Amino acid sequence: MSYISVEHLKYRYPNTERLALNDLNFEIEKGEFIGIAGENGSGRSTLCQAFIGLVPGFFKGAYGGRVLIDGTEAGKTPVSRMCRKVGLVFQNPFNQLSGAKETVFEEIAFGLQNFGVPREEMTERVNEVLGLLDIEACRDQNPFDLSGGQMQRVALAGILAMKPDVIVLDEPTSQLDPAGSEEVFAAVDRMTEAGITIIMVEQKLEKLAEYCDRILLLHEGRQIAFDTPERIFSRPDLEDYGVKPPICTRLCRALGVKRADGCYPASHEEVRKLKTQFPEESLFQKKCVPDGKTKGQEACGGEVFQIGHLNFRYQEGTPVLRDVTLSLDSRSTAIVGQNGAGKTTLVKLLKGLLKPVGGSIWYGGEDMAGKTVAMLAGEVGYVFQNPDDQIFKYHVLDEVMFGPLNIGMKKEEAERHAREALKEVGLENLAAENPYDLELSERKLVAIASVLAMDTRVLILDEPTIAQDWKGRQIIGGIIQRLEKQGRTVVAILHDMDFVSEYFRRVIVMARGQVLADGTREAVFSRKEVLEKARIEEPSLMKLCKMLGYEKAYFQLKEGEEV
Ligand SMILES: Nc1ncnc2c1ncn2[C@@H]1O[C@H](COP(=O)(O)OP(=O)(O)OP(=O)(O)O)[C@@H](O)[C@H]1O
Repeated sequence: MSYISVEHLKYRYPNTERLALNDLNFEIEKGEFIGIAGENGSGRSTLCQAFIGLVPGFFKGAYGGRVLIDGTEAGKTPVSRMCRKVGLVFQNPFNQLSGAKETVFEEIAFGLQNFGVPREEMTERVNEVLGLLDIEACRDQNPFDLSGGQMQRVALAGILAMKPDVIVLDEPTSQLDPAGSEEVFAAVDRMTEAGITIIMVEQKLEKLAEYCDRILLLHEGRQIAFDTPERIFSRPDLEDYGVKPPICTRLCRALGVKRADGCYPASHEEVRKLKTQFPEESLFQKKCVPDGKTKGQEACGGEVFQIGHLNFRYQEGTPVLRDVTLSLDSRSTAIVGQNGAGKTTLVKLLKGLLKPVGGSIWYGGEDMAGKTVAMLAGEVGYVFQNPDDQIFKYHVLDEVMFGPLNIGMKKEEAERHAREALKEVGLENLAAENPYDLELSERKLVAIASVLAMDTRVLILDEPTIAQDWKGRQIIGGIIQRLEKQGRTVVAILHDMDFVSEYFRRVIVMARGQVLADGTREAVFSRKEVLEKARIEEPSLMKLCKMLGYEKAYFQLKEGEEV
């Protein structure tokens, strides 16, 4: 019998009609690295909860079939016992933190303390994961004073320190800088060598393909396939299930480059092996939007923000922003860079939620020092990194209407704006729902809609693509393009370089509280030393083309029939 076996697993949440999991059947061997792919709502997070028994133990509802882990039946074993065997890293790291501990060190040690691990061993294990996830510097900080990415690392560290036999990770790298994300994949992959089984939900399909043994493809709670990454991503019907193959698979499909078994490559390594099959650059160019001449270096629409010698710190002696000088106009602008670089801090200053310690910020020709958050509310919209920091109403429509009402719109007008915004993010059918009953991806879209409904001149999006599938990313990309066309200013913080290269005209790179680079995607992504310092990477297509020896930089693939 296999180490993990899932037999006829069915599950329905209380007070719902649809099966969230519908007759799943598969087996996993000890030490395998399994990826789970599917669109939002396909059952991925529910399945993660079923491995540890939270489904049905905590959520209740109707449950059938069984999940056996090394002979223990997850659905019938108390979660307190299951968690000795299975560690679950939640989708939203905020939900993972205990709230009972005042330092990062104590937070990571919390689980080990509960297991009664001796003090010396506990300290050793905590130090080990602090190093592994590069958060030693945060050791004495309060977990709730961390940046989003640092918090995600702490949540992950708490589970890795417990060394369970099975680690289930629900989008564990969504808020990590690209280098950090790579480190997490490599670290959990190393754990499989010690016989630890890894099950990971991820939107980064290229990384899944690189590291996973097999991928489980879910759609509407049903199991569509459980197979190797190449076979899954070569399926002609993949997009019918709301999943877009990774860029390297799409590139190979567009150029008709196949492996000996007839599948398209799914990882950069595979592409490298088939390098000789790729066409010359002149032929390849037919498949790509030509490089280079992206309009955008020049400023446009006049200055919106003028930031001069800006300094900020939360605590005496720990500078967070250091002498930042920038101006922002109506070009769509992505701010990228390492976790903890000060990106969120910078945009909170632009929104007026924080006040500079030194230097100045001018908005629309006026010094912001004299403005309150209320005065700026109708001008500058800000979507928080964690939607749960923003949402507070019990109905989606009320939540989205709150902003418009707050800036003085009449009820009918506010409702019209709110419904239009909900339609734009694809949630018009959820207007009467309680936002807390929605998935994280939907809550993020509610938060975006509630700011869109205010029709502000500036829209600041803090990591808008967190938890979004391909469809969600397209919706958000479309909003960015629409606002830019209308001459609005969109500023977004992002860790997804493919999304950045597809939708943003200007890229600002930050590291350690400073701006390292500022320019078009071509200019910024060609500066290797900047990418390294800021722990970011080139967009996938650009990296692939370089590997294939093409001279120019390409950022977008024209898809369709093969060459
Ligand atoms: N409320 C706070 N109190 C003390 N320090 C804080 C607080 N919020 C953030 N910090 C620290 O300020 C630094 C910058 O954090 P910020 O959230 O601006 O980074 P970021 O670039 O947005 O990171 P990420 O990519 O991880 O979201 C980090 O070192 C963080 O630990």
